[in-house]
Amino acid sequence: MNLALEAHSLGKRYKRNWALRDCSLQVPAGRVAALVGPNGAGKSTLLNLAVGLLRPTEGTLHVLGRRPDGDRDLLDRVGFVAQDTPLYPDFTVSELITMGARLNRRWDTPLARDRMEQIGIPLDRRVEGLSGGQRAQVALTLALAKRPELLLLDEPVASLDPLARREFMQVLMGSVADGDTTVLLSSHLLGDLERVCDYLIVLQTAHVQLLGGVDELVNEHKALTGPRRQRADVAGVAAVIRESHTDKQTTLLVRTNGPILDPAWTVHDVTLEDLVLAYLAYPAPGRAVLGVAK
Ligand SMILES: Nc1ncnc2c1ncn2[C@@H]1O[C@H](COP(=O)(O)OP(=O)(O)OP(=O)(O)O)[C@@H](O)[C@H]1O
Repeated sequence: MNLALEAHSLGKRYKRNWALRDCSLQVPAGRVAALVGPNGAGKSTLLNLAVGLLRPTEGTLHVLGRRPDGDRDLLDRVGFVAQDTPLYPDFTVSELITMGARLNRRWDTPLARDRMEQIGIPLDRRVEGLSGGQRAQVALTLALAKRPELLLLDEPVASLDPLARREFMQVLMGSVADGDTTVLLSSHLLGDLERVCDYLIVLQTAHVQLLGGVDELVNEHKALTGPRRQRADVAGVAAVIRESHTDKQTTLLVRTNGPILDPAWTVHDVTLEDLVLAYLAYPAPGRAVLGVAK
């Protein structure tokens, strides 16, 4: 499999605190991958490691088959928008586009100019005169104009209004539709991710909690409802990820390893959001909770 990003036992420590630990993951080329996790889980750390802004404390990381630290050829092929979308405040939008053209080998000036016009950002406006959302749009446009093989976006739509978010996600989908671009984007907006992402990485307290293709993961997990149960094994259930009870009823979100045929349980499909929320509440990574709890 062609991998855009591959980490083995990757770790990053700040003084005594591990921001990322024992992190092994792959992002296959051509995927649009969601990087999800609570505040402080290590998402920005992973993205900053991927562009060489941070060095690993332990383990290895390969981006487009190469180690990111200081590799300028590699950086030419990677687009990155950091969480705070840093841009030179004194530059006009037009000057930023010109700078992009001078600094990048594969630069698409018409794309940048057309997109600015489409979203109503004047080319002669200085960055310092733009709103937070407009700055985010400019940063995203510059990243797209780079025509990168790998696009890394750290919470790209957090400051956009709902319409702008939807439009940006559509543009993102359009620009990766040829399958030549891999996208890894972190976000807390699960509804947006569900529409565009086909690969999922859930980080929780510096560790990888869940990883895989969205369709496979969604198919593999089910919600079960049935009469309130004592702890018992259910054929077809590999792990219970989340459980809740009322006086009469038990609801489970489970990882399956076969069909669930027990007529005591009603089986429902889950959404990406159900899955992410269940795994974020799941115990520490690797500690599978098997069987049906009381
Ligand atoms: N420069 C730093 N010095 C010390 N600790 C840091 C530094 N940067 C991040 N951390 C710590 O590393 C951990 C991971 O932070 P990171 O920014 O990667 O999380 P995140 O998942 O991106 O969070 P958020 O969703 O809030 O943006 C946190 O505990 C954070 O406090």
